[in-house]
Amino acid sequence: ITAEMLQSGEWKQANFKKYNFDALGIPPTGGHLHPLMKVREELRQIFFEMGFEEMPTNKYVESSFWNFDALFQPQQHPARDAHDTFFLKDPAISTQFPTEYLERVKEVHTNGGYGSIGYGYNWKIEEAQKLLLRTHTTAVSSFMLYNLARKKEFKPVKYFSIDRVFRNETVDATHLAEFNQVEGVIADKGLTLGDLIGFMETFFGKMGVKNLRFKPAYNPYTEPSMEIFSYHQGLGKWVEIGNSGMFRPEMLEPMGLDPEIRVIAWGLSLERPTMIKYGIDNIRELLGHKVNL
Ligand SMILES: COC[C@@H]1[C@H](c2ccc(C#Cc3ccccc3)cc2)[C@@H]2CN(C(=O)Nc3ccc(OC4CC4)cc3)C[C@@H](O)[C@@H](O)CN12
Repeated sequence: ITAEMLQSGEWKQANFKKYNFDALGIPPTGGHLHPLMKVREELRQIFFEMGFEEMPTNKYVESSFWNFDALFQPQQHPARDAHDTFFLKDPAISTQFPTEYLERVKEVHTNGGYGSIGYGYNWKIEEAQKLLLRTHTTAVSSFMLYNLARKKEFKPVKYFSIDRVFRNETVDATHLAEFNQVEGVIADKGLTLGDLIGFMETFFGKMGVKNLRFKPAYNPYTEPSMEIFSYHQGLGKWVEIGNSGMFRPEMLEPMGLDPEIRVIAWGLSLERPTMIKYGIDNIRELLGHKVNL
């Protein structure tokens, strides 16, 4: 039957075969996991088989206190500016913080302590109270380490998280205002930078990423810090695959952790490995259907 037949009325003379109501429909294509979720599952399995416990990251809104101050990130640091961070309007602040711990954080920023000279600026609680969309999952790591310090007996821990973080970035082909951060944290007595390097070899080795190179870097909350690189055969170039370091005493000791306890940590994104693995060159393809305008 055609549109012409309908228009001309010719369809009335035509004879059609009986409609076969038993005909099977076209089988619908099955659903499929989103590439990011596939890579997230792979990474979760790697962490689980290495004895890591998943951190509770189901809270996108954080206070500046846990996202920055607890990490010894100074209040005038550019990353804390509204052009890099999404601050909330309503509610704008939180006022629930552990009082003694907050005082020790204020002290270490202002006057130092634990062998540090601090930053020597006038730390303001109003700055720490500001609510924001977490800029890194390290905000959750700091909360977990604070809780670890309050346990009666210290035992070594291995925590990980894979979840969304938000940065007020200019959006382009490889950057969005949010991404999924992957973070690993290991706390134990006597850990060294060598342990961190060795662990990176094993962890990334399980992702099929070999012969790593480490480059000195800076993070406000880790000293020393290292960017991690690997030579990617496919792309024929060195690819930055993550960042890492040892959390500073100015972050750990105000929490009440014993000075012998060392915490090594590292992070990467979910988007980068997924884009490389699935040959996606525009990050927008990862987020919903491409709108062909
Ligand atoms: C605003 O950008 C941040 C994001 C994201 C990132 C960077 C740092 C951390 C961190 C951390 C950290 C450090 C110390 C202590 C605790 C956490 C987390 C995510 C990736 C981190 N990066 C990144 O994922 N690169 C990457 C990772 C895996 C990979 O696998 C492929 C199969 C071979 C390929 C590439 C490095 C770069 O892509 C970088 O340009 C972009 N980075």
